[in-house]
Amino acid sequence: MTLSIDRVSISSQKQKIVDEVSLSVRGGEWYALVGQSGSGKSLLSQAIGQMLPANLQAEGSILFKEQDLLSLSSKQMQKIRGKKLSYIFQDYQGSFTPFRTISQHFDEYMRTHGLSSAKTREEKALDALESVGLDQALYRQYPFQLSGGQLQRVSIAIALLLCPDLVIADEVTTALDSVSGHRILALLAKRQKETGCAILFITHDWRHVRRYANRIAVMKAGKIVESGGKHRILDHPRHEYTKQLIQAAPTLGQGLPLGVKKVEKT
Ligand SMILES: Nc1ncnc2c1ncn2[C@@H]1O[C@H](COP(=O)(O)OP(=O)(O)OP(=O)(O)O)[C@@H](O)[C@H]1O
Repeated sequence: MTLSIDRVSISSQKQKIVDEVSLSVRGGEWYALVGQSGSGKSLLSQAIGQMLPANLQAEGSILFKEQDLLSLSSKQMQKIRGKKLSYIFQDYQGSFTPFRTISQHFDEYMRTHGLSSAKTREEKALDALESVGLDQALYRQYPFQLSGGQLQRVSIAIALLLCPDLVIADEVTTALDSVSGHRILALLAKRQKETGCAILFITHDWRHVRRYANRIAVMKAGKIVESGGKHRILDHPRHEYTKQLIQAAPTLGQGLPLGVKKVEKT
């Protein structure tokens, strides 16, 4: 097992936001976490890398390759984050510093993780750009010179650069148009095959779940209401909330969200 989350709760001073959630991600699988907005998916994923906002506390256990991440110091966690466990975010713009070139982003990432030879760092970065279908000419450019899709490709290249065991992908297609979004996921799937990493994939889009996930967990109001293999969940959902979500996905279920009337074509 790559990741075992066991009875993890996340709370602020005022309230419990994530309530005793358990799930496990196996080596090399694509695990989708779906559910209503505000159900706690992003916070749960942030807790894995000790990236929660300072006002929130996590308790329970998060075993990653047999190490309890919640018990690590921030220095120990820094060594794991980026190297064995990496993130790709929806807000790819925010992942880049505007006045640093793409090469400087790659370079800093690798220096942080101890690759001391400048030549090796450059070779690795250029290979990584190629692996995500980008022209090596982009290496010397600034983030603003790249399109959203290109930047998200660079994010994937960086996230997978050091062959992590787990990649956490949080709504990575939301800021892209639908064609670019599909291309990005096809690319992520290709890179997953090549590197063998597991992916924890947070999404609202059931089309992506159907196409890529192996297993699914459905979250509602801070709890997992149902989890299981993709086909079991999609074809035989047990929980009323899962049924509603699938029904509400126009390309998967038969109809529109409950209470939404069909518009007749004129
Ligand atoms: N720093 C914080 N302090 C207090 N509450 C917070 C904080 N950050 C997020 N929340 C609340 O926690 C809840 C869960 O947020 P989270 O971002 O994990 O939801 P989500 O399921 O990822 O939603 P979405 O699908 O819209 O991204 C939300 O109600 C959010 O407002």
